[in-house]
Amino acid sequence: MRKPIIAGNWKMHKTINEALQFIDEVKDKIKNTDVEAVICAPFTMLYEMKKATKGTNIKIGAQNMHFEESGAFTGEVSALMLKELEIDYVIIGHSERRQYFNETDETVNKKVIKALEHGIIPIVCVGETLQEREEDKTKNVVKDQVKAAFENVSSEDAKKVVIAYEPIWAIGTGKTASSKDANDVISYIREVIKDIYSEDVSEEVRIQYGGSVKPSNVEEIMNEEDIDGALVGGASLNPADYVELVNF
Ligand SMILES: O=C(CO)COP(=O)(O)O
Repeated sequence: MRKPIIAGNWKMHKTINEALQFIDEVKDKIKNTDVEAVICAPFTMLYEMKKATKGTNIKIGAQNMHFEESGAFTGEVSALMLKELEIDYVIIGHSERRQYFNETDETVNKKVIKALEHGIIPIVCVGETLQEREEDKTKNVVKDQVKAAFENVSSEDAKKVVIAYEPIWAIGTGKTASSKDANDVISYIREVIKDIYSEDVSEEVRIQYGGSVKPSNVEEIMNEEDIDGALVGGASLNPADYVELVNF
């Protein structure tokens, strides 16, 4: 059985004080959930958030990292630095990073390998643009992204990876893929993984849906057979909504 995983992606929002207040507000309200509850926050607040979530069931993730161990990469943060903070997850290849920060399938793959090397679970984002969807290219696009992400990743490591299928046209737009459409693409992603490894691996990899997930649609999405979780932007910033999402 794959454990459901609901992760907030705070993007470039909140100060340390706001983050600590958020944790204070949600921690007791989600303590009985069977869902893995994650918050992926900006680098500056990770240390304080790790301290504040000690003894709770909230896991903390970063939103990016560099693929090199260390070096002359001004402004970057390494996997080792995240590991030092005991960070559990790291989002890799979010579409905003692919669009604005030159993230490519190749850098995504290098980051996935480096994160796994340090015991941090990558949440790998894939998804098509509106144009690609309209041209019926969705499956080809996600297939290429998934295959590239898993290149040179052992089957043992592959089982730990989380994939987030986030159609770009559904991010922050209020538009969601229908839960059936999302499940269709996600079950296809599982087939792609099965092709790379064996059935065994594809049955263990957790695959989330992302794109305008909110308390009112999370249950329908989570009821789909192949969808194991959600990666949530906007709605995860609000403590009451986050609690509802995790307790869907
Ligand atoms: O990009 C997303 C999560 O990574 C989705 O963002 P929204 O939930 O705001 O659409």
